Amino acid sequence: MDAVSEQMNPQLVDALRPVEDPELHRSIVDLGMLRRAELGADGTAHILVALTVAGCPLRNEIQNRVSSAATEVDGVTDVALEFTVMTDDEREELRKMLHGDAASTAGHSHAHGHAEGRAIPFADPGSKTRPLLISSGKGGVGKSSVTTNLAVALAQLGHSVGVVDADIYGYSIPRMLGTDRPPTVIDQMLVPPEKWGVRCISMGYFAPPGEAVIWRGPMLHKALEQFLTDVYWDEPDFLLIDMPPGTGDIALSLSQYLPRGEVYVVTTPQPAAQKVAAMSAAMAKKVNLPVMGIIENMSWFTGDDGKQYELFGAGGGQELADDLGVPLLGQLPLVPALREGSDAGAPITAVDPESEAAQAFRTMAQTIAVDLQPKKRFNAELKVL
Ligand SMILES: Nc1ncnc2c1ncn2[C@@H]1O[C@H](COP(=O)(O)OP(=O)(O)OP(=O)(O)O)[C@@H](O)[C@H]1O
Repeated sequence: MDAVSEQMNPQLVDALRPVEDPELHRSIVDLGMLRRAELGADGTAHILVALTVAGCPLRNEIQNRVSSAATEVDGVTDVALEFTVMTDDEREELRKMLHGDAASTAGHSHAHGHAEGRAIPFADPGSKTRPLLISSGKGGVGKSSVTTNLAVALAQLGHSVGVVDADIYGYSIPRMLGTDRPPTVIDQMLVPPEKWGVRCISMGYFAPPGEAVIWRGPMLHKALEQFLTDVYWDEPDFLLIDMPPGTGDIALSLSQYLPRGEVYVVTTPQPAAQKVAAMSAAMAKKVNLPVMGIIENMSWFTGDDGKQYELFGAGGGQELADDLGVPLLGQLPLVPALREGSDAGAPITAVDPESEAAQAFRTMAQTIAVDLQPKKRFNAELKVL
């Protein structure tokens, strides 16, 4: 879908080709967004860009990117940039180009497909995405904070990262990440908002503000399935799932949708919490997903005197890890800045990368990305000749 016509100024088009749509991460030329690029005799570049949707929240960003790229071209003294909006047909074309046709993937791949929709891409054995299911036995242990900061830490290591906020009873990821803007909808394809290099989709975007939503079982499963199929994730390296607290049948659905999922259990250090967390590990086992590691949160508080106070006891994370025969990936301190950052949409990993907590998140991200990388399966039929 390259809408570059012959009347376009080739130098301008070349200069604008590297300009990417900030949400779709593709060249605006390849996306068919560049509609006119002419250079007037007076040195004015006349540019027309078609936005994907009316009221595009990133219009200013696109304007800045296009203007500064056009200004670089020899002979351009001024840029006259205008916007139009794609038609429904053009949006449909764009969606097909980026996301394929639902009918073409429904129900006939190894992936979990269903009659009327598209197959879940992450269930495909060829998918490069590692789904990381972040779970905890009960609420309030910091599961969402860990999901958010771990996602940012993975992005800082250069990985492409998405987060699915499946914690329908306490969807907090948009607030913690600072992605309050709802997804852009292009012909029923949801383009997730992005911040700190992390894309995010949440039940929170679809719940009326201030109203508690009662999610009935089937609705919940449908919503979750749509988060995996109708969202333009663009094959991220990691897809983190903030699981609802407790055990429950969401885990069962997710294990079907994400058969290659890896479970990471967040716990606090006291033995009672560890018992509850062990239940979520038992659930993972029941649905055949491997627990890959334990993350201990709120392990200690460092006082003004420099001493570490173990407010919630000690050793719970290590004990659980030993019981399950998996590594304790890290221990996170209790720090007010972590909570403040979460409340303000400024994750500590992003805004204070040298802090003790941020460093711990970075180490965990590295361990997950490198040491816990799934091993390539040995195929006995392959022989080296
Ligand atoms: N290490 C920490 N230091 C300070 N505050 C923390 C820490 N971890 C989490 N918190 C705070 O504790 C509260 C609960 O954390 P969070 O929402 O991440 O937990 P959760 O397990 O996801 O809970 P829920 O399931 O209820 O959403 C939040 O206010 C968060 O900012």
